[in-house]
Amino acid sequence: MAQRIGYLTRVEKFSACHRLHSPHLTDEENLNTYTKCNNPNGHGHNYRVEVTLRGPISPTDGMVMNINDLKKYMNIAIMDTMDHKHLDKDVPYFKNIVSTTENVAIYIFDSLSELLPNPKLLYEVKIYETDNNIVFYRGE
Ligand SMILES: Nc1nc2c(c(=O)[nH]1)N=C([C@H](O)[C@H](O)COP(=O)(O)OP(=O)(O)OP(=O)(O)O)CN2
Ligand SMILES: [Zn+2]
Repeated sequence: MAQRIGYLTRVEKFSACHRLHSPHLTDEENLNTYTKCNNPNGHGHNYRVEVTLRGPISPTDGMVMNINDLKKYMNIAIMDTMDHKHLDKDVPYFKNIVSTTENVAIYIFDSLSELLPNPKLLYEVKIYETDNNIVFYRGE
C-alpha cells in the first residue's frame, strides 16, 4: 500500500510581554509604525501556538511522531524560553530582532528544527497573538 501522509498538530499557550521597537528605525519612526505597541513599558499577550508536523504515518506504531516527544520539544522551544518572560529582554534572539508575531513564529520554527530528530517533519508554526491576529510560518 502507498505510504500514508499525516498532519499532526499540538497546541501550547504561553504568556509574555514585549515592545515593538525596531533598531532599524528612529524613535519617531518606531512610534509612527507600531503606535500603541511601541509603548516604552511594553504590553502583554496570551499567545496560542500550533505546531504541525507532516510526515509518513508509521505502519509499525501508527504515528507521525509520538505526541509525548513533540510535547517535550515544544516545552523546550516555547515554554521554557518564553512563558512569563519579556521577549525583548529575556530572549537573546530578540535583542536586535523586533518581536513581531512573524518573528516569534520564525524563532519557534528554527528552535524546533534544531531539536527535532527529523526536522523535515516540521510543517508549520501558527501563532495566535490575539483572537484576531494570526501568523503562520512554514520555513520558506
Ligand atoms: N504584522 C504585524 N503587525 C502587528 C503585530 C505583529 O506581530 N505583526 N503586533 C502588533 C502588536 O503586538 C499589538 O499588540 C497587536 O494588538 P492589537 O492591535 O491590540 O490587537 P487586537 O486584535 O487584540 O486588537 P483589536 O483592537 O481588536 O484590533 C501590532 N501589529
Ligand atoms: Zn503585542
